[in-house]
Amino acid sequence: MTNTINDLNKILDEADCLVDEVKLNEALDKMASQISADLADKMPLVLCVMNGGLIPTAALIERLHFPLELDYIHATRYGMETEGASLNWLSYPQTSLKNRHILVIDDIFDQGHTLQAIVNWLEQQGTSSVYTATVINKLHDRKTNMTPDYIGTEVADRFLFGYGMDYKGFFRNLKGIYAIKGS
Ligand SMILES: O=P(O)(O)OC[C@H]1O[C@H](OP(=O)(O)OP(=O)(O)O)[C@H](O)[C@@H]1O
Ligand SMILES: Nc1nc2[nH]cnc2c(=O)[nH]1
Repeated sequence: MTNTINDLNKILDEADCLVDEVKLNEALDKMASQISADLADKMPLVLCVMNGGLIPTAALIERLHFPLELDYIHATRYGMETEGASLNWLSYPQTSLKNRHILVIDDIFDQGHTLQAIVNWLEQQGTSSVYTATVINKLHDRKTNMTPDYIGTEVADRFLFGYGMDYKGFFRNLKGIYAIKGS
């Protein structure tokens, strides 16, 4: 069903803001200093996981004051749905990955299948090391067997949107993290 602007405005009006812009910026500053401590001398290749990783990647790399390269990977589980199935690989990085230190940035670590599959693939490409960063870790016990190296903040097990995450394709541009009413 197509959403009207009124439907979308109602979703946002009724949503709970779980992490505001101030708290997000604090979390991003902390992540950036941890990443800098580990990667400042490694000329890393930063890989943005599209689409959700777009805003977190921009926010993090502007806080990293050392030489890095930027590329992206597009792998998606959820499409326009709110429940995920298998991973679709839509685009691979064009930069050579061999002997590179990689930093993968995404918006959310939910069950972890997306990041786990990306890390598994990167490790088969002759990379020197693979680090992972997500702004949000959703709290529940349905995780894969990995944890991101850098996590911004932990959030309750609800359907989230904002700061890269979408509700039916919308709201990725919001400067906070919101949860849908009743989720
Ligand atoms: O930890 P998981 O349970 O695997 O979920 C996390 C993934 O889900 C979202 O992507 P989605 O597939 O919805 O695509 P999008 O980035 O285009 O929104 C999000 O950006 C992560 O990549
Ligand atoms: N928009 C959105 N995408 C997700 N991908 C995995 N979990 C979520 C979520 O809570 N919200």
